[in-house]
Amino acid sequence: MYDTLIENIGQLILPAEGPLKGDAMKQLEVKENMAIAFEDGKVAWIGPNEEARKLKANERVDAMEKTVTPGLVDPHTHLVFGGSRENELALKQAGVPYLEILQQGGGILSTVEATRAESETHLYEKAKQTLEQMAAHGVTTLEAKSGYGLEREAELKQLRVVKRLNEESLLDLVSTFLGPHAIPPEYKGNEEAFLDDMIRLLPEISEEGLAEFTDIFCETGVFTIEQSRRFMKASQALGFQTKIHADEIDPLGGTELAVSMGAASADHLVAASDEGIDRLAEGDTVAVLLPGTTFYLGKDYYANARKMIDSGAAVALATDFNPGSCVTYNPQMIMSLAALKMKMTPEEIWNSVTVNAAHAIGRGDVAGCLSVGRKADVVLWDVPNYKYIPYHYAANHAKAVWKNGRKVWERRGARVF
Ligand SMILES: O=C(O)CC1=NCN=C1
Ligand SMILES: [Zn+2]
Repeated sequence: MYDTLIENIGQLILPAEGPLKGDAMKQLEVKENMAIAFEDGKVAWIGPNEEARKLKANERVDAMEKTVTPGLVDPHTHLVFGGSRENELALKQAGVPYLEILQQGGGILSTVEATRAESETHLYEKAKQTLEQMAAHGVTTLEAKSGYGLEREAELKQLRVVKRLNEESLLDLVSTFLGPHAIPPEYKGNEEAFLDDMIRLLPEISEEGLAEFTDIFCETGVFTIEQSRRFMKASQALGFQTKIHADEIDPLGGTELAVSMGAASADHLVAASDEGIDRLAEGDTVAVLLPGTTFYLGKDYYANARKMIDSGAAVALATDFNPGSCVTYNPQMIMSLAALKMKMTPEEIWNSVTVNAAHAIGRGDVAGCLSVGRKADVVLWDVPNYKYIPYHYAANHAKAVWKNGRKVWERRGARVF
């Protein structure tokens, strides 16, 4: 007797084990007229729909010929923060560059002020509501960064919120320490001393189990290549895996640095050089692309996903959900931007929001794929096929979402008739 049986599935999407690089990203197993069963939180059976009729289950779900996929993985979010930055929209509309807003003490630094002032409980309650929205959009595993504290207590506060959310919610969260996210006003002109202070936090963060990854914003006016290298080396020496916000706005060469350091991922890469893209193909660093940020900042040049995939890199997609440069937690919108602005195919897109996204946060063995024995992290979409979501943008197509076999979201129809 299975716990749950989803039958009459029009298309069941089964990404291959990854990480998928280059041409392998073009492959996507799509099985028609299928069924899938869960037991004790795991996938227990996958088979043709006509065989499902003979099976017994406590809960039978009629997929009504719609599409079923693995739960989405969001490998790059700034989930925990205080305040909001809608007041910056007018500056952006007036064409004030992102880095200029930051230099003026706004941007990240205004979120830092709000986050330092917010209690851990309020940060938790706010992030909890966001988590519920993410699940409602099909996300079952996600990464969550600190980076709005820029000093010991506030950084630990954010990381403790992520740890508590991971322990208390049904979703799986992966924690990243992004202490070097910006230079706080009190360290202006004294970046090296600030970086020393952030490095000094690493042993405590490791001992308290507050993060698996570290991350640094390698960008003009923030941290240089050499400072990023120093921080990544110190992180790896203490057993952290590393990530880097690289080549988001200026081509500093963060992509090349990420590959040379064996980083788990290099994120943004809008300004990645041809050399950097070639290096991605050689290494295991996953290129995490964030087209929502490019869209939101009003840029007309997106990361060159086509060249990255065609050169043999492993590409993943993420929302970059944050209060200033990408205020969305809807990965489905990111899938549409990947299609419309980066010319990624539906097969590449689905691999980028499942298996490759899972590998970018060290969860390739437990998230992003569906097979017997794996977690029953599953989404039933109200769409006829896997190509439909990138095509129909800005909506939420999730009809039901299961995490470890437990239903965490079910869309109730509107009452307009
Ligand atoms: O602006 C923010 O709050 C998030 C961000 N960090 C680096 N790029 C964007
Ligand atoms: Zn980011």
